[in-house]
Order: sequence, then C-alpha cells, then structure tokens
Amino acid sequence: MNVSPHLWAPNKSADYQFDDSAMRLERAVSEFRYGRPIVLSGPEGSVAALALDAASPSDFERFARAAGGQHALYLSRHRAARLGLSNADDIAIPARDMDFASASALAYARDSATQIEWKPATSLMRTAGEVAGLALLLPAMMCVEVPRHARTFAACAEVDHLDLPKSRRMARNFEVVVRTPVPLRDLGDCEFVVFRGGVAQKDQVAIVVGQPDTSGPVPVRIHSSCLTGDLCGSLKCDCGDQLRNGLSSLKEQGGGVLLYLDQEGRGTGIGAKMRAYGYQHEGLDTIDADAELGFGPDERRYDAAVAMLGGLGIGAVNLLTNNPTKVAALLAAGIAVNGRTSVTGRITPDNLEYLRTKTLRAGHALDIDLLTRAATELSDG
Ligand SMILES: Nc1nc2c(ncn2[C@@H]2O[C@H](COP(=O)(O)OP(=O)(O)OP(=O)(O)O)[C@@H](O)[C@H]2O)c(=O)[nH]1
Ligand SMILES: [Zn+2]
Repeated sequence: MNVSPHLWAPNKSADYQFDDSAMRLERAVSEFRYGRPIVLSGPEGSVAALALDAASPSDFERFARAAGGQHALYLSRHRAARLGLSNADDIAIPARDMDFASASALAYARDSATQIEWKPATSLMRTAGEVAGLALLLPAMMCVEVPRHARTFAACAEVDHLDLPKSRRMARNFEVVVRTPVPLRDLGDCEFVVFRGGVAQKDQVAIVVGQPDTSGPVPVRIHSSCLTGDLCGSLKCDCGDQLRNGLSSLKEQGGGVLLYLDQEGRGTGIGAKMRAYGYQHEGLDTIDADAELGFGPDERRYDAAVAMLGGLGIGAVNLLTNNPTKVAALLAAGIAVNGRTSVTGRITPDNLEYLRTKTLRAGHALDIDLLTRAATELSDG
C-alpha cells in the first residue's frame, strides 16, 4: 500500500535523535572491539584510533595507508615505564615505518627495544585509551590526527571529548531488572537481584543471603568475578574460597549481600588476565605482569557497587574484604563502612606469591607473617 506523503505527519518530538554520550561510547566500544577505527573529537581537532589488540595485520595495514604514514603508536604510561621511556606520560611513538609485529611487540611483548623517539600522547589519544579500557582491550592503539573536512574516517563511530566525563555521571544509573529466589547449597534461601545500567556494562548480580535488616549496617561482600577461581577452582588465586567463605559468613551473620561484579582480572578482562598469566609463568608478579600489558595495579571502579547498594536500600555496611581500595571507594561515595572483616582462602604453592603481592604491593590486610611461614613450610616440603 502506498501512503500519501500528505497523510504522513512526523512527530518531531518522537524522532530517534540518539545524541547522547553513553550511546556514542557504547557504539565506539563495540566498533573498537571489532577491529574498526573510532574517531575522537574535541576543540583541538580529531584523532582516529585503531585498537591494536583487536586489529588483524590487514586492519593495521589499511589504517597505516589511510593515515598516510602520519600515524603513531599510543602506549599508556604504565607500558611506557616498563619500556623505560617515561614514568609520567602516556606516549605516542611515530609509526611510519612500523609493521604490525613491531607495533605489537612494543605494545605488550617483554624485552622490547627501548631506544626510540616518542612524544607525550595528546589528550584525545588518552581519551581513546580510556575507551579501550571500557572495551576491555589493551591500552595500545594506532592513532592519527584527522585533518578538518577529511572524509577518510567519516564512516567511523565518533566520540566527543566530553562523552567520558559525562558518562562517569551516568555510571551509577542502574535499574533492577528482576529479583528471583534461588536456593543455594548450604545457604538456604537466597535471592538473586539483577541490575542493568552503567555505560558499556554487562548485567551485575546482587545475591541476598537470608533477609538482612537494611535499617542498620548490612554485612556485604563486594566480589570481583574470577572465572578461573570462582568457577573452575584455579589454585592460582584465593577467589573461589573467598566467594564461598564470604557467602557462608553472610549466613552466619544472620544475612547479608554479596555483589558479584563484572570485573574479571581486576577490571582488565579475561583476555588480558590470561595474557598476564603468561608473564606470571615467566616469573613476573601480578602487578608487574599487568604493567607489562599497559595496565595500572588495579583498573576496577566501584560505581556499579555503589548503585546496587543504593538500589537495595543499603546506606551502611560491614564489609567483608581485605582490600583497602574497596573500603575507600564506598566511603568516597557516602556509604558508611561501620566495620571490616577479613575473608581468606587456602594458601597453596600456586597462590602464595599472588597473596604476598596483594599484601606487600597493594596494601591488602593479610597476615604477612602467616604467608611467610607458609612459604617456608612449602619450601621445606
Ligand atoms: N590482573 C589479574 N587479576 C587477577 C589475577 N588473579 C585474580 N585476579 C582478579 O582479581 C580480582 C579479585 O577480586 P576480589 O575477589 O574482589 O578480591 P580482592 O580485590 O583481592 O579483595 P578482597 O577479596 O575483597 O580482599 C578478580 O577480578 C580476579 O579476576 C591475576 O593474576 N591478574
Ligand atoms: Zn581469582
């Protein structure tokens, strides 16, 4: 049936305009992950960026051709420090004659060449680095300034320099999708509360054990997902034990809440975590292994946790953790932390160094004497 143009009266207020920061970021995150360039724009112009971690050699070549040789390799300050280039700056290394293998080696291989020319990264490149973080990609990308009116990257997803600061304000917009009872072994009645929101985030789950009284401080465990430890019983960390001991402790305390956050690998993602394991097998500790890949010691944010506690009507907690950053994040968000209890797991030959690094380098409240005795006993056989 043909509709006469006279009968079609578009309602302007119902148009799909989609001009918001979250949408632009989420599209850019998705494009980045598929190995396509994105464009970052600000008052100083525009920069196109291609995430090395997601790009194939042919994506790399295509980008280099489009950039006309003017492109540079962006690396985070953590990676720059590992290469001995800069302790303070994210950097940009001119890449005219760089091939895919050399760029990848500079981005994340050990013992890469260190005598190279570099400049501090521009602020738009740093914005691209943050988008890579949201996309759970390594903070390493090819970048090129896009001349005004150039059409080369016109089809690419675009992010405005203000989108990230704006999206940080949206990072705490979470809604409850569903609440459903799930009986759990040894714990009895529990309820799973699924939250959806944030920017480029998966759904997050709160597990309510028993019926905690939210009028006072609630026993709470904030647990970052660990596929290897929680699900598969990996001996390389204590996460699985902490998950189960944490839930049991909530029951013993008469009920409480476990927030299961989508923060695999301290917020770097399962891909980066497994790459970091490769470097741990070569002898690096967990923090240096992450730095080798360009990451800081802990890339996690706790906006989702704060939003979920708010959604559950919890304003004061007794936190089950050894991690001072979690306590600080809640306090900074105005949540009262009335107490802190340790949650521990088994010490094994495989997780001993992981636990020692947490204590000595990340300030976790674990008993270092106990860990040292365990190390001696394990080495004595
Ligand atoms: N990058 C990296 N992440 C790891 C490694 N081992 C475990 N993880 C991650 O470390 C995080 C552990 O999180 P949590 O269980 O919340 O523990 P935590 O920060 O140690 O603090 P508490 O358990 O609360 O004391 C999870 O995101 C794991 O996926 C590792 O070797 N490298
Ligand atoms: Zn773990």
